[in-house]
Amino acid sequence: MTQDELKQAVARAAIAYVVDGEIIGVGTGSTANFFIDELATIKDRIKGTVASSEATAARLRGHGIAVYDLNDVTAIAVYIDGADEITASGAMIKGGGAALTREKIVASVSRQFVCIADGSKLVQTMGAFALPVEVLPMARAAVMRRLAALGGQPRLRLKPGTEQAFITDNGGEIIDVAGLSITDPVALEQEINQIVGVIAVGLFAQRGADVCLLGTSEGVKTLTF
Ligand SMILES: O=C[C@H](O)[C@H](O)[C@H](O)COP(=O)(O)O
Repeated sequence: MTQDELKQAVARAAIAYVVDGEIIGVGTGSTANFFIDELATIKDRIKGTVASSEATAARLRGHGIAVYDLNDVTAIAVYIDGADEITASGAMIKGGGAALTREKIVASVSRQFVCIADGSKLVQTMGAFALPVEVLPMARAAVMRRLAALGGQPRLRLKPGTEQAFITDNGGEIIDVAGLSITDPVALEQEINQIVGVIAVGLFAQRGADVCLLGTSEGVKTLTF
């Protein structure tokens, strides 16, 4: 199976976690896009969605699926999203698609977090994927010095094909930190959260996944945490 076929398989399997009549939190990225396309086939069963990015909101609306502002919603039954890396205990690196802050917010108010990922995302120790950190632009250099002091190699994410900083949906910039071996994800998440100027770090460990649907050549494996 190709990686896209594995992503499609987990996206389809995630439909079983959608709660009828409820609001569904929807993630961002290529795997989440497959999920959105699957969700469209049962859109009449749900009340609507909360999106974790402008791109996701546009794709949902393109399918005629209602998208609510988080401020108008009191509960989200389940949040379904991909990951860049996930461990056997459900901690994740996210933010390869720059949506980490809104993803974290929507996940934090959701009753259940279902991660959908192809098998290549399961790792023993996170950090081979550079850790995304969203920052306020004026704090960029100061935060980069602090991240370097933690042992990483921070690099400002650029708009593809340019020398200009990539700007997120929130007006922030992304620093990708390579070279970290993340042995204590909860402690590192707390430490980076405390750096002034950081909007959010793409470590989802304090609130990790509850379930991971992992696409493998033997089928979709369900990991629960
Ligand atoms: O900001 C993006 C998100 O955290 C994505 O969920 C993550 O990057 C995984 O994306 P993909 O499903 O495209 O591998």
